[in-house]
Amino acid sequence: MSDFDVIVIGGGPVGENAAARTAAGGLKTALVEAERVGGECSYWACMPSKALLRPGHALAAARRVPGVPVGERLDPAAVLKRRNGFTSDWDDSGQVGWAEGAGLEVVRGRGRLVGERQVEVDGRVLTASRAVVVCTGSVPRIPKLPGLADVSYWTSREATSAQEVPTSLVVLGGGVVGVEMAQAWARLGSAVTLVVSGARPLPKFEDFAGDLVLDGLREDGVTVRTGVKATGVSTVDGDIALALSDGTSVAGAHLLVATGRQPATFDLGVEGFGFTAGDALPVDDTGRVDGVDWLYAAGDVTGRALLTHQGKYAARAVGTAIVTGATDPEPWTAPVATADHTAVPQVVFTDPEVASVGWTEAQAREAGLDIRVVDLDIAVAGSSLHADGYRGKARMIVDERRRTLVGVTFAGPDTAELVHAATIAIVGEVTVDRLWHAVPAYPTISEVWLRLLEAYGL
Ligand SMILES: Cc1cc2nc3c(=O)[nH]c(=O)nc-3n(C[C@H](O)[C@H](O)[C@H](O)COP(=O)(O)OP(=O)(O)OC[C@H]3O[C@@H](n4cnc5c(N)ncnc54)[C@H](O)[C@@H]3O)c2cc1C
Ligand SMILES: NC(=O)c1ccc[n+]([C@@H]2O[C@H](COP(=O)([O-])OP(=O)(O)OC[C@H]3O[C@@H](n4cnc5c(N)ncnc54)[C@H](O)[C@@H]3O)[C@@H](O)[C@H]2O)c1
Repeated sequence: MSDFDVIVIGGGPVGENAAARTAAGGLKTALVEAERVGGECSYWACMPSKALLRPGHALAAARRVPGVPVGERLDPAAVLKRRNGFTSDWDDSGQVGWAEGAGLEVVRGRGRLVGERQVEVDGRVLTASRAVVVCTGSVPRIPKLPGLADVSYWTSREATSAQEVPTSLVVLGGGVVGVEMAQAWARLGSAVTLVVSGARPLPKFEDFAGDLVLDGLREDGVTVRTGVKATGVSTVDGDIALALSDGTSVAGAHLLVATGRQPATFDLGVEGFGFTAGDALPVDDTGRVDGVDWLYAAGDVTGRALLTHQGKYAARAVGTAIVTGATDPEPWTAPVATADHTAVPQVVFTDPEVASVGWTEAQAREAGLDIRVVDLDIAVAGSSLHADGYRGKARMIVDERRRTLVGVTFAGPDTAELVHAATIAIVGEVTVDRLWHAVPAYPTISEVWLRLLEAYGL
């Protein structure tokens, strides 16, 4: 007799969703969590980072509209207090209560795969009759830099949970974590230097988006060093100094290493099933791990899309696949995460925001599609009403054969909410000819859709 039908290892947003889905399907489900139920996202990633960014954006937005009385600067104590509220002061009892209310048995401890359908948690072996689901997330990827191990550097955990504004901060890495945290702390009063190896930050996005974010960071007083690599780390007069490939160096009271993340498959027993610790678990679109019919995985640990919403989508597919026993379902059905391949939305919550879905121009060309790229400044009545001097850009990529969209990027203040329309257009495979009839309300920033279609030639 097994202890459970389903054991989920990792109680982040993805594990919570997979477990809630199997429990709702009538399966006895355990949720094994080593630290806090709610995972990285709730305590050291999405929630606290956005709570740190939002007040600075509100202040900047108010400054762009004459007649709104605004103060000179943010009140850091109030901002940090509000951020602490969003993490429940790093107390997960609320989320444990939610999990128990959803019918889950929360098991505290580190889970490890020790045999077929067997998970050891702190010396106790639990068995699952149906499936084990790995949702252990990811951990920071730390580069091998001489001297780095000898200093007390920050990762995203310290950058999102610090209780004081650092006097100065060096940020290594111009990905999403790097730009968001550079701007958040700069707007809270820190002297921030961002070190980026390419010509601009956000290399995974369209170039114009990285350029606009670069301008935004510089306007906030962030020193951005582009085109340089870090070569070593040392301590100078109590500060941490980063030596750079052009022979110069930068220093700050703290160093944030934001150079990417890697799947949390260490000390998990994956080697016993033919996988390598530190590598992603390879899964099919139902989340089933390659070659192991009772083992599933979802979220960051699969390396598919390191985003909370996409991980939760995969978790809903996994949960449905386990409950229904679907093994080879059709694409675009509930047990399949089909959208992972073509329609992943993401928002970079800087000011200006970057909101994108689907493929970049480079990705679409690499896929061999016959595409047409439509570029526009966001300059409609809605944007000029929204803010004086509004600056933004939009790109729409059309698959010329099917006359459907395969990628859209918006960059500009408050463009985040525009992206879901683009996601629906891509997932729904709506042709540009039909999209023409989706009339944007006047005067909203969404009117840029009309201008994009006109520029396409409709
Ligand atoms: C600074 C930052 C900001 C971000 N902002 C956003 C954002 O705004 N929007 C967005 O979509 N994404 C954002 N992300 C990405 C997002 O945080 C991740 O995609 C998301 O947390 C992945 O969820 P997950 O459940 O797969 O993993 P996690 O949230 O990492 O949760 C995994 C859980 O598994 C537990 N665990 C690990 N190993 C074991 C084990 N052996 N036994 C038991 N438990 C274990 C961990 O303790 C953890 O609680 C951000 C990331 C960072 C770093
Ligand atoms: N708003 C959001 O949705 C949000 C926010 C934060 C993080 N995330 C997700 O979390 C994941 C991790 O974010 P991240 O910013 O850590 O990773 P990332 O992969 O987005 O960026 C890491 C950056 O570091 C650079 N880099 C790598 N090694 C380097 C080195 N030795 N020196 C200098 N630069 C180096 C890379 O070129 C890259 O630009 C991302 O996939 C992202 O999607 C999402």
